[in-house]
Amino acid sequence: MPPAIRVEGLEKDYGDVQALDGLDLTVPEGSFFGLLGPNGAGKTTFINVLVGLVRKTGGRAEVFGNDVEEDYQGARDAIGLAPQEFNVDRFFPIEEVLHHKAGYHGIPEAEAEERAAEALKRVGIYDKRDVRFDWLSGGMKRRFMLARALVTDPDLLILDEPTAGVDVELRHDLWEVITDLNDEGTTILLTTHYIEEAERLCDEVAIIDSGRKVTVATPDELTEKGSDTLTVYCESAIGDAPALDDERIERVAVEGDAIRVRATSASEVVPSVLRQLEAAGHTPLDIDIERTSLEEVFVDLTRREAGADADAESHEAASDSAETGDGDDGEGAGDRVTAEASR
Ligand SMILES: Nc1ncnc2c1ncn2[C@@H]1O[C@H](COP(=O)(O)OP(=O)(O)OP(=O)(O)O)[C@@H](O)[C@H]1O
Repeated sequence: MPPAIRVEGLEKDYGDVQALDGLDLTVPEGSFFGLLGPNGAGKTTFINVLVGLVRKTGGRAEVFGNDVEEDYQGARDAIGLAPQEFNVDRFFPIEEVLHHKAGYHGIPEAEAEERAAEALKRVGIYDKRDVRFDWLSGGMKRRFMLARALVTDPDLLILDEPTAGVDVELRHDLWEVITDLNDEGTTILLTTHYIEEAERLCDEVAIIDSGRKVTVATPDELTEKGSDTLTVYCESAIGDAPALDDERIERVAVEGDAIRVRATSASEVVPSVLRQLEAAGHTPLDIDIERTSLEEVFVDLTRREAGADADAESHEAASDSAETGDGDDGEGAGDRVTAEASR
């Protein structure tokens, strides 16, 4: 079985704007795959190429082995899309909108009715089936967008910020529905700005920026790329920051009786830090370790990409890191500064 999505060297330019710039990405069948990137990174353009709303200007794009242009119908029939925008026919009862959608995909009428009812039940708005889209509340509109994506029983469900602006309860409800779908075998491609959403739901996350892939990893692997902060509380004020000798330590700062140590894996440096503090005459009383969040790593990685691209920005990042990254050895210093700034 080919992967759910395979794109190679994918390009899309809108005049001078290079929205996709040689994107390579593979989404395995059955995965719950997150697509993260700052505004304008090219996420929506990528999705629009897959569903045939936008014509690529270069490269290849396949959905379950169907070329999105040469085998358009095969690719499109495999995808259920819940877009960011509410692009819904507002004048019909929502159940009818679903019948029409199923009809476009060649699903016979009786089956379309069954599927529409099933999709509305699944997202919890079956009792609203006779209501026009316009008359639904904002949360119900979001539920409906998911129902509409599901009515063709897609193998690949693409969700473009499905929980943007919804309350916590609805967000959790939607998470449950899409997690169940994934457990039943549906491949999910999710774009989101909520890092917590990606962390909770996704098996793998791709970070893209300026139309290119920055990295693909599991959420755990990504958070491991960041550095943690170990805080050691001592019996009395520490004075000047002691020189701690350990190559895993990136930075040391002192605040009263607390010493904060930034390290690639803070839990591993605890024994060495405590030993050195005691040797320097301090009495450690308590410790605390704060792990890097996926959000910090995300900001870090995308800024690094932006810094490499834009001359002006790269100068700024370099001067930032020179100012605040004392003790750093050059490479990645600016990244750590960025991660800290995002806290
Ligand atoms: N129809 C269009 N015409 C011209 N430029 C466009 C068009 N659509 C998108 N762009 C540009 O292409 C780039 C990528 O946009 P895209 O909407 O794909 O990013 P995104 O990652 O989905 O952003 P967001 O998170 O804000 O939705 C941006 O610079 C955007 O301004």
